[in-house]
Amino acid sequence: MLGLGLEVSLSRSLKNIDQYLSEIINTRKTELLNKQQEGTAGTLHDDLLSRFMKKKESYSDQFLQHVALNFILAGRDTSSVALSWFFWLCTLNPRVEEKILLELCTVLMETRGMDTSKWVEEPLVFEEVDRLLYLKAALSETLRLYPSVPEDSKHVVNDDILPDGTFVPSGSMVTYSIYSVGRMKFIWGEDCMEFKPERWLSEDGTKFEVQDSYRFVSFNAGPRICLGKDLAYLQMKSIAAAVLLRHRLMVAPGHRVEQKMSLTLFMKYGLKVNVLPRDLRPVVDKIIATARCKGDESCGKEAVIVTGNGVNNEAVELVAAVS
Ligand code: HEM
Repeated sequence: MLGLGLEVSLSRSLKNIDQYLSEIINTRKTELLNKQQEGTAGTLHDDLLSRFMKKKESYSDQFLQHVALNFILAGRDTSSVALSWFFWLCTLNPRVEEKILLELCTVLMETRGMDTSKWVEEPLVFEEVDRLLYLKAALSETLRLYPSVPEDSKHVVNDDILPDGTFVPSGSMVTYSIYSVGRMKFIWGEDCMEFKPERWLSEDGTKFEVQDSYRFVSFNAGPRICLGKDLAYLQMKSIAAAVLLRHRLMVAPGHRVEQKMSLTLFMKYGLKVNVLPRDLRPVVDKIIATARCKGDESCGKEAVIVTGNGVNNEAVELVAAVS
Protein backbone atom coordinates (compact mmCIF):
# COMPACT_ATOMS: atom_id res chain seq x y z
CA MET A 1 0.00 0.00 0.00
CA LEU A 2 2.70 2.44 1.05
CA GLY A 3 5.35 0.94 -1.21
CA LEU A 4 7.79 0.56 1.70
CA GLY A 5 9.94 -2.27 3.07
CA LEU A 6 8.70 -5.77 2.28
CA GLU A 7 5.92 -4.36 0.08
CA VAL A 8 8.57 -3.29 -2.43
CA SER A 9 10.04 -6.77 -2.79
CA LEU A 10 6.55 -8.32 -2.74
CA SER A 11 5.31 -6.20 -5.64
CA ARG A 12 8.57 -6.85 -7.53
CA SER A 13 8.15 -10.61 -6.98
CA LEU A 14 4.50 -10.49 -8.13
CA LYS A 15 5.57 -8.67 -11.29
CA ASN A 16 8.25 -11.32 -11.96
CA ILE A 17 5.73 -14.15 -11.51
CA ASP A 18 3.21 -12.40 -13.82
CA GLN A 19 5.90 -11.93 -16.46
CA TYR A 20 7.12 -15.52 -16.15
CA LEU A 21 3.60 -16.91 -16.50
CA SER A 22 2.62 -14.62 -19.42
CA GLU A 23 5.75 -15.73 -21.30
CA ILE A 24 4.82 -19.39 -20.81
CA ILE A 25 1.21 -18.79 -21.89
CA ASN A 26 2.28 -16.78 -24.96
CA THR A 27 4.73 -19.51 -26.04
CA ARG A 28 1.97 -22.13 -25.81
CA LYS A 29 -0.40 -19.84 -27.76
CA THR A 30 2.12 -19.40 -30.58
CA GLU A 31 2.71 -23.16 -30.69
CA LEU A 32 -1.01 -23.89 -30.90
CA LEU A 33 -1.49 -21.24 -33.60
CA ASN A 34 1.42 -22.60 -35.67
CA LYS A 35 0.01 -26.05 -35.35
CA GLN A 36 -3.42 -24.90 -36.58
CA GLN A 37 -1.99 -22.84 -39.47
CA GLU A 38 0.78 -25.14 -40.66
CA GLY A 39 -0.79 -28.40 -39.60
CA THR A 40 2.47 -29.43 -37.94
CA ALA A 41 2.19 -32.71 -36.15
CA GLY A 42 2.19 -32.38 -32.36
CA THR A 43 3.27 -29.40 -30.24
CA LEU A 44 6.46 -29.00 -28.30
CA HIS A 45 4.50 -29.14 -25.06
CA ASP A 46 1.82 -31.55 -24.05
CA ASP A 47 1.39 -30.50 -20.44
CA LEU A 48 -1.62 -29.58 -18.31
CA LEU A 49 -1.54 -25.93 -19.40
CA SER A 50 -1.53 -26.81 -23.13
CA ARG A 51 -4.44 -29.16 -22.53
CA PHE A 52 -6.40 -26.42 -20.74
CA MET A 53 -5.71 -24.14 -23.71
CA LYS A 54 -6.80 -26.76 -26.25
CA LYS A 55 -10.20 -27.12 -24.61
CA LYS A 56 -13.18 -25.71 -26.53
CA GLU A 57 -14.05 -23.18 -23.80
CA SER A 58 -11.68 -20.27 -24.32
CA TYR A 59 -10.19 -19.27 -21.00
CA SER A 60 -8.89 -15.74 -20.43
CA ASP A 61 -5.12 -15.24 -20.02
CA GLN A 62 -5.72 -14.18 -16.43
CA PHE A 63 -7.63 -17.41 -15.67
CA LEU A 64 -4.86 -19.49 -17.26
CA GLN A 65 -2.27 -17.59 -15.22
CA HIS A 66 -4.18 -18.34 -12.02
CA VAL A 67 -4.45 -22.04 -12.88
CA ALA A 68 -0.73 -22.29 -13.71
CA LEU A 69 0.31 -20.40 -10.56
CA ASN A 70 -2.03 -22.50 -8.39
CA PHE A 71 -0.53 -25.72 -9.73
CA ILE A 72 3.03 -24.48 -9.28
CA LEU A 73 2.38 -23.34 -5.69
CA ALA A 74 0.35 -26.42 -4.73
CA GLY A 75 2.25 -29.07 -6.64
CA ARG A 76 5.95 -28.21 -6.78
CA ASP A 77 7.43 -28.11 -3.27
CA THR A 78 4.88 -30.61 -1.94
CA SER A 79 5.93 -33.39 -4.33
CA SER A 80 9.65 -32.56 -4.31
CA VAL A 81 9.97 -32.45 -0.52
CA ALA A 82 8.03 -35.73 -0.25
CA LEU A 83 10.58 -37.30 -2.60
CA SER A 84 13.48 -36.04 -0.47
CA TRP A 85 11.98 -37.72 2.62
CA PHE A 86 11.26 -40.84 0.56
CA PHE A 87 14.83 -41.22 -0.73
CA TRP A 88 16.20 -40.60 2.76
CA LEU A 89 13.88 -43.23 4.26
CA CYS A 90 15.00 -45.67 1.54
CA THR A 91 18.63 -45.19 2.58
CA LEU A 92 17.64 -45.98 6.18
CA ASN A 93 15.51 -48.98 5.20
CA PRO A 94 17.40 -51.14 2.66
CA ARG A 95 14.77 -53.89 3.06
CA VAL A 96 12.10 -51.50 1.72
CA GLU A 97 14.36 -50.29 -1.08
CA GLU A 98 15.00 -53.88 -2.13
CA LYS A 99 11.28 -54.66 -2.21
CA ILE A 100 10.65 -51.57 -4.36
CA LEU A 101 13.33 -52.78 -6.81
CA LEU A 102 12.04 -56.35 -6.84
CA GLU A 103 8.58 -55.09 -7.74
CA LEU A 104 9.88 -52.66 -10.36
CA CYS A 105 12.18 -55.19 -12.06
CA THR A 106 9.48 -57.86 -12.10
CA VAL A 107 7.11 -55.48 -13.90
CA LEU A 108 9.85 -54.49 -16.38
CA MET A 109 10.74 -58.14 -17.06
CA GLU A 110 7.16 -58.65 -18.13
CA THR A 111 6.76 -55.50 -20.18
CA ARG A 112 10.29 -55.15 -21.69
CA GLY A 113 11.91 -58.54 -21.46
CA MET A 114 15.11 -59.68 -19.75
CA ASP A 115 17.57 -57.26 -21.37
CA THR A 116 18.06 -54.69 -18.57
CA SER A 117 19.41 -52.06 -20.99
CA LYS A 118 15.88 -51.84 -22.43
CA TRP A 119 14.56 -50.93 -18.98
CA VAL A 120 16.32 -47.57 -18.97
CA GLU A 121 16.04 -46.67 -22.68
CA GLU A 122 12.60 -45.09 -22.35
CA PRO A 123 10.77 -43.62 -19.35
CA LEU A 124 8.20 -45.85 -17.68
CA VAL A 125 4.75 -45.68 -19.28
CA PHE A 126 1.53 -45.18 -17.31
CA GLU A 127 0.60 -48.88 -17.30
CA GLU A 128 3.99 -49.78 -15.81
CA VAL A 129 3.86 -47.07 -13.14
CA ASP A 130 0.28 -48.00 -12.29
CA ARG A 131 1.38 -51.52 -11.29
CA LEU A 132 3.91 -50.34 -8.69
CA LEU A 133 1.78 -50.92 -5.61
CA TYR A 134 4.58 -51.42 -3.10
CA LEU A 135 6.17 -48.18 -4.30
CA LYS A 136 2.83 -46.38 -3.82
CA ALA A 137 2.65 -47.87 -0.31
CA ALA A 138 6.20 -46.64 0.47
CA LEU A 139 5.33 -43.13 -0.75
CA SER A 140 2.13 -43.10 1.32
CA GLU A 141 4.08 -44.24 4.36
CA THR A 142 6.55 -41.40 3.72
CA LEU A 143 3.71 -38.87 3.57
CA ARG A 144 2.19 -40.28 6.75
CA LEU A 145 5.40 -39.71 8.72
CA TYR A 146 6.60 -36.63 6.84
CA PRO A 147 3.53 -34.88 5.39
CA SER A 148 4.57 -32.19 2.89
CA VAL A 149 1.95 -29.89 4.44
CA PRO A 150 2.46 -30.48 8.19
CA GLU A 151 -0.49 -28.43 9.40
CA ASP A 152 -3.53 -26.89 7.81
CA SER A 153 -5.57 -23.88 8.97
CA LYS A 154 -9.08 -22.78 8.17
CA HIS A 155 -10.62 -19.37 8.79
CA VAL A 156 -14.03 -19.49 10.50
CA VAL A 157 -16.52 -17.45 8.47
CA ASN A 158 -19.59 -17.97 10.71
CA ASP A 159 -20.06 -19.10 14.31
CA ASP A 160 -20.11 -22.89 14.34
CA ILE A 161 -19.90 -25.94 16.59
CA LEU A 162 -17.47 -28.79 15.85
CA PRO A 163 -18.76 -32.40 16.07
CA ASP A 164 -17.18 -32.76 19.56
CA GLY A 165 -19.18 -29.75 20.82
CA THR A 166 -16.35 -27.16 20.64
CA PHE A 167 -17.71 -23.72 19.81
CA VAL A 168 -15.75 -21.85 17.13
CA PRO A 169 -16.59 -18.16 16.84
CA SER A 170 -16.63 -16.35 13.53
CA GLY A 171 -13.26 -14.72 12.75
CA SER A 172 -11.21 -17.36 14.58
CA MET A 173 -8.83 -19.90 13.04
CA VAL A 174 -8.94 -23.68 13.32
CA THR A 175 -5.64 -25.47 12.75
CA TYR A 176 -5.18 -29.24 12.70
CA SER A 177 -1.80 -30.94 12.78
CA ILE A 178 -1.46 -33.32 9.82
CA TYR A 179 1.98 -34.26 11.19
CA SER A 180 0.53 -35.39 14.55
CA VAL A 181 -2.41 -37.28 13.00
CA GLY A 182 0.10 -39.39 11.05
CA ARG A 183 1.90 -40.39 14.27
CA MET A 184 -1.03 -41.21 16.56
CA LYS A 185 -1.01 -44.66 18.17
CA PHE A 186 -4.80 -44.92 18.34
CA ILE A 187 -4.99 -44.48 14.55
CA TRP A 188 -1.88 -46.32 13.31
CA GLY A 189 -1.10 -48.71 16.16
CA GLU A 190 1.84 -49.25 18.51
CA ASP A 191 4.28 -49.30 15.59
CA CYS A 192 3.14 -45.87 14.36
CA MET A 193 6.69 -44.47 14.41
CA GLU A 194 8.05 -47.25 12.18
CA PHE A 195 8.41 -46.92 8.42
CA LYS A 196 6.32 -49.88 7.27
CA PRO A 197 4.87 -49.68 3.73
CA GLU A 198 3.22 -53.07 4.37
CA ARG A 199 0.56 -51.38 6.49
CA TRP A 200 -0.90 -49.98 3.24
CA LEU A 201 -1.22 -53.38 1.56
CA SER A 202 -3.58 -56.33 1.92
CA GLU A 203 -2.21 -59.22 3.97
CA ASP A 204 -1.02 -61.11 0.88
CA GLY A 205 0.58 -57.89 -0.41
CA THR A 206 -1.27 -57.91 -3.71
CA LYS A 207 -3.68 -55.00 -3.15
CA PHE A 208 -3.25 -51.39 -2.10
CA GLU A 209 -5.72 -50.78 0.73
CA VAL A 210 -7.10 -47.28 0.37
CA GLN A 211 -7.22 -45.61 3.79
CA ASP A 212 -10.11 -43.50 5.02
CA SER A 213 -9.02 -39.98 3.97
CA TYR A 214 -9.95 -38.74 7.48
CA ARG A 215 -7.28 -41.07 8.94
CA PHE A 216 -4.66 -40.25 6.34
CA VAL A 217 -4.95 -36.47 6.05
CA SER A 218 -1.73 -35.64 4.19
CA PHE A 219 -3.84 -34.52 1.22
CA ASN A 220 -6.53 -33.01 3.48
CA ALA A 221 -9.99 -34.62 3.32
CA GLY A 222 -13.56 -33.74 2.39
CA PRO A 223 -14.60 -31.13 -0.16
CA ARG A 224 -11.19 -29.39 -0.11
CA ILE A 225 -9.13 -32.52 -0.61
CA CYS A 226 -6.03 -32.00 -2.79
CA LEU A 227 -7.06 -31.82 -6.44
CA GLY A 228 -3.65 -33.04 -7.57
CA LYS A 229 -3.48 -36.19 -5.42
CA ASP A 230 -3.52 -38.72 -8.28
CA LEU A 231 -1.17 -36.59 -10.38
CA ALA A 232 1.18 -36.28 -7.39
CA TYR A 233 1.34 -40.07 -6.95
CA LEU A 234 1.92 -40.53 -10.68
CA GLN A 235 4.75 -37.97 -10.70
CA MET A 236 6.38 -39.23 -7.50
CA LYS A 237 6.16 -42.89 -8.55
CA SER A 238 7.64 -42.12 -11.99
CA ILE A 239 10.55 -40.14 -10.54
CA ALA A 240 11.25 -42.52 -7.65
CA ALA A 241 11.25 -45.52 -10.02
CA ALA A 242 13.44 -43.75 -12.60
CA VAL A 243 16.03 -42.77 -9.97
CA LEU A 244 16.17 -46.06 -8.06
CA LEU A 245 16.39 -48.07 -11.27
CA ARG A 246 19.52 -46.19 -12.33
CA HIS A 247 21.15 -45.09 -9.08
CA ARG A 248 21.94 -46.07 -5.55
CA LEU A 249 21.84 -43.11 -3.19
CA MET A 250 23.96 -42.75 -0.06
CA VAL A 251 23.62 -39.84 2.33
CA ALA A 252 26.86 -37.81 2.16
CA PRO A 253 29.08 -38.50 5.20
CA GLY A 254 28.45 -35.98 7.97
CA HIS A 255 25.28 -34.61 6.39
CA ARG A 256 22.54 -33.86 8.96
CA VAL A 257 18.91 -34.52 8.09
CA GLU A 258 16.55 -32.40 10.20
CA GLN A 259 12.98 -31.25 9.85
CA LYS A 260 12.15 -27.64 9.27
CA MET A 261 8.54 -26.88 10.14
CA SER A 262 7.01 -24.22 7.93
CA LEU A 263 4.11 -24.14 5.50
CA THR A 264 5.95 -27.06 3.91
CA LEU A 265 7.88 -29.70 5.90
CA PHE A 266 11.32 -29.03 4.43
CA MET A 267 14.62 -30.69 5.23
CA LYS A 268 16.54 -28.02 7.10
CA TYR A 269 19.81 -28.61 5.21
CA GLY A 270 18.36 -30.36 2.15
CA LEU A 271 19.41 -33.91 1.30
CA LYS A 272 23.01 -34.29 0.17
CA VAL A 273 23.67 -37.68 -1.33
CA ASN A 274 26.39 -39.53 -3.20
CA VAL A 275 24.93 -40.93 -6.41
CA LEU A 276 26.30 -44.36 -7.37
CA PRO A 277 25.42 -46.51 -10.37
CA ARG A 278 22.80 -49.18 -9.69
CA ASP A 279 23.75 -52.80 -10.27
CA LEU A 280 20.49 -54.58 -11.05
CA ARG A 281 22.05 -58.06 -11.23
CA PRO A 282 21.45 -59.06 -7.59
CA VAL A 283 17.81 -58.00 -7.89
CA VAL A 284 17.31 -59.92 -11.15
CA ASP A 285 19.08 -62.97 -9.69
CA LYS A 286 16.81 -62.88 -6.68
CA ILE A 287 13.67 -62.71 -8.84
CA ILE A 288 14.88 -65.67 -10.89
CA ALA A 289 15.80 -67.64 -7.79
CA THR A 290 12.38 -66.89 -6.34
CA ALA A 291 10.67 -68.01 -9.54
CA ARG A 292 12.68 -71.27 -9.46
CA CYS A 293 11.71 -71.73 -5.84
CA LYS A 294 8.01 -71.41 -6.56
CA GLY A 295 6.25 -74.43 -5.17
CA ASP A 296 9.42 -75.75 -3.59
CA GLU A 297 8.90 -75.57 0.17
CA SER A 298 12.58 -76.12 0.90
CA CYS A 299 13.41 -72.72 -0.59
CA GLY A 300 12.52 -70.85 2.58
CA LYS A 301 10.93 -67.52 3.32
CA GLU A 302 12.77 -65.39 0.75
CA ALA A 303 10.50 -66.79 -1.93
CA VAL A 304 7.57 -64.89 -0.51
CA ILE A 305 9.01 -61.46 -1.30
CA VAL A 306 8.14 -61.35 -4.97
CA THR A 307 4.75 -63.05 -4.88
CA GLY A 308 3.89 -60.75 -2.00
CA ASN A 309 4.44 -57.80 -4.31
CA GLY A 310 1.54 -58.47 -6.61
CA VAL A 311 3.46 -60.35 -9.27
CA ASN A 312 1.10 -62.46 -11.32
CA ASN A 313 1.71 -65.95 -12.60
CA GLU A 314 2.62 -64.76 -16.09
CA ALA A 315 5.65 -62.92 -14.70
CA VAL A 316 6.79 -65.92 -12.75
CA GLU A 317 6.36 -68.13 -15.83
CA LEU A 318 8.25 -65.66 -17.99
CA VAL A 319 11.13 -65.57 -15.56
CA ALA A 320 11.09 -69.34 -15.26
CA ALA A 321 11.02 -69.74 -19.05
CA VAL A 322 13.97 -67.44 -19.61
CA SER A 323 16.03 -69.01 -16.90
C1 HEM B 1 2.86 -34.90 -2.34
C2 HEM B 1 2.21 -34.00 -3.01
C3 HEM B 1 1.07 -33.17 -2.48
C4 HEM B 1 0.60 -33.03 -1.21
C5 HEM B 1 1.11 -33.69 0.07
C6 HEM B 1 -0.53 -32.11 -1.28
C7 HEM B 1 -1.29 -31.73 -0.18
C8 HEM B 1 -2.36 -30.85 -0.25
C9 HEM B 1 -3.12 -30.40 0.90
C10 HEM B 1 -2.86 -30.78 2.36
C11 HEM B 1 -4.08 -29.56 0.44
C12 HEM B 1 -5.14 -28.83 1.28
C13 HEM B 1 -4.68 -27.42 1.56
C14 HEM B 1 -5.72 -26.67 2.37
O1 HEM B 1 -6.80 -27.16 2.62
O2 HEM B 1 -5.40 -25.55 2.77
C15 HEM B 1 -3.94 -29.48 -1.00
C16 HEM B 1 -4.74 -28.71 -1.83
C17 HEM B 1 -4.56 -28.59 -3.19
N1 HEM B 1 -3.63 -29.24 -3.96
FE1 HEM B 1 -2.24 -30.56 -3.30
N2 HEM B 1 -0.70 -31.72 -2.58
C18 HEM B 1 0.24 -32.34 -3.35
C19 HEM B 1 0.43 -32.21 -4.73
C20 HEM B 1 -0.37 -31.47 -5.55
C21 HEM B 1 -0.20 -31.35 -6.99
C22 HEM B 1 0.87 -32.07 -7.81
C23 HEM B 1 -1.18 -30.49 -7.44
C24 HEM B 1 -1.49 -30.02 -8.84
C25 HEM B 1 -0.70 -30.04 -9.85
C26 HEM B 1 -1.96 -30.07 -6.29
C27 HEM B 1 -3.03 -29.21 -6.35
C28 HEM B 1 -3.78 -28.83 -5.27
C29 HEM B 1 -4.87 -27.86 -5.35
C30 HEM B 1 -5.37 -27.14 -6.62
C31 HEM B 1 -5.37 -27.71 -4.04
C32 HEM B 1 -6.53 -26.83 -3.57
C33 HEM B 1 -7.81 -27.64 -3.50
C34 HEM B 1 -8.95 -26.82 -2.93
O3 HEM B 1 -8.71 -25.96 -2.08
O4 HEM B 1 -10.10 -27.07 -3.31
N3 HEM B 1 -1.44 -30.69 -5.18
N4 HEM B 1 -2.89 -30.29 -1.39
